[in-house]
Amino acid sequence: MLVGVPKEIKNQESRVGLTPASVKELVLRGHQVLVQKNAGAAIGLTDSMYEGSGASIIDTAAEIFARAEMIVKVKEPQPQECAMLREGQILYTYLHLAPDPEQTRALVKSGAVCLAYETITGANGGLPLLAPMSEVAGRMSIQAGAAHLEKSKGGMGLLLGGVPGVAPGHVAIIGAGVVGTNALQIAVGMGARVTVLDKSVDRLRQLDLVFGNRVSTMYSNAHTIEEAVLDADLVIGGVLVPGAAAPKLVTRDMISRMKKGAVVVDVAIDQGGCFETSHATTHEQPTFIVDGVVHYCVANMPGAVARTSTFALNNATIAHAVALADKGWKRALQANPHLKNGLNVCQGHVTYEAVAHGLGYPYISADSLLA
Ligand SMILES: NC(=O)C1=CN([C@@H]2O[C@H](COP(=O)(O)OP(=O)(O)OC[C@H]3O[C@@H](n4cnc5c(N)ncnc54)[C@H](O)[C@@H]3O)[C@@H](O)[C@H]2O)C=CC1
Ligand SMILES: CC(=O)C(=O)O
Ligand SMILES: [Mg+2]
Repeated sequence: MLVGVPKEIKNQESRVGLTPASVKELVLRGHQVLVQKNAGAAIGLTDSMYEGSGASIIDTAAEIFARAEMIVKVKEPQPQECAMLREGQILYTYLHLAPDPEQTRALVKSGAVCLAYETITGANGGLPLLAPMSEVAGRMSIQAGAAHLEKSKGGMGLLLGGVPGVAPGHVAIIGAGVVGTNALQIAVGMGARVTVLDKSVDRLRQLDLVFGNRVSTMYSNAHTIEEAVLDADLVIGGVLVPGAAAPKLVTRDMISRMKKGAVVVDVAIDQGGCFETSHATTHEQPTFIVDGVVHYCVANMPGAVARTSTFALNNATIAHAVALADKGWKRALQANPHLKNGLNVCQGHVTYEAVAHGLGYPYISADSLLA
């Protein structure tokens, strides 16, 4: 198969869809890979490294989109990229369609076969192609939160871990999945007081076993969320209902009653966000203030540590990329129900139920297109 890797064009996004090592995996199996000039240069993955792995370097994204049978990316295609997709072409990347009607419309119109990393499931449960970036974003969320508690960044002027004789800050983490657990690890490591909330008591039970009395676990409902948020100096939003828009768990009213100079980090912003006051921001301008509360809502947090993130992402994406290239999309999806769960839009149809229902499209099952 002819596989194409364009350079990412989202704001401050230096990750790249395939590393030179991943290119080599495909080339060794007889596939051809086109990589856009300087696609990995910002993170030290030079064109000559890609050539050494057997890729051809191509000047423009337009040529890659025109020639490749499968496009491998990181972030959701931007409008000019959607316009270059064509009927039957495979797009393998993060999509986050539920909060994004414009992108969904463009992908439906393209006729392309669009697989979303974030809805591909794993044999042992979970979302293994989302997990590595959730690990990165969860860890970063505490770094970002701690930095924005500083006075110069709009925060209340609080050192998260405190010092001897002065109490540490209180971090409330909503959602105890991959983001939440990684945030928890760093917050505990920094010496903060931590409360974690989830709807899954099993998940809270596991965390209680690991972290013991270094964290407080709470069953998540409107009452406990309000209690935790109003007492917190830093709130991390890390909830997910797979494929669907995030539930708005923290209301505008709660935000207005939080401590002035507190910080919220809405990691779930790529699915629309779980704070009513959130809107997506960029690494260039990561925050805004509502009612004295600093909001950090960057939708591609791992892009800031693009080198670590690219390698971590490739570890999770390469096996399915190889299967898609070896077998073509129909046979690859027929052979693997977990990969099939990644199909969000296909040949003009919305094939992911939560996206179809959320955005008002008829839902067409992947199976009906694979028959
Ligand atoms: N902004 C960014 O750069 C990034 C954003 N993300 C996003 O972070 C979000 C979380 O991802 P993961 O941790 O991997 O998901 P996950 O599936 O591992 O965890 C989500 C957790 O939310 C819990 N949850 C669902 N509804 C809840 C409620 N009402 N109250 C409390 N908890 C609830 C679930 O029980 C689950 O434990 C996703 O939207 C993901 O796309 C991930 C990576 C980067
Ligand atoms: C998951 C995601 O949105 C990201 O890595 O940017
Ligand atoms: Mg988007």
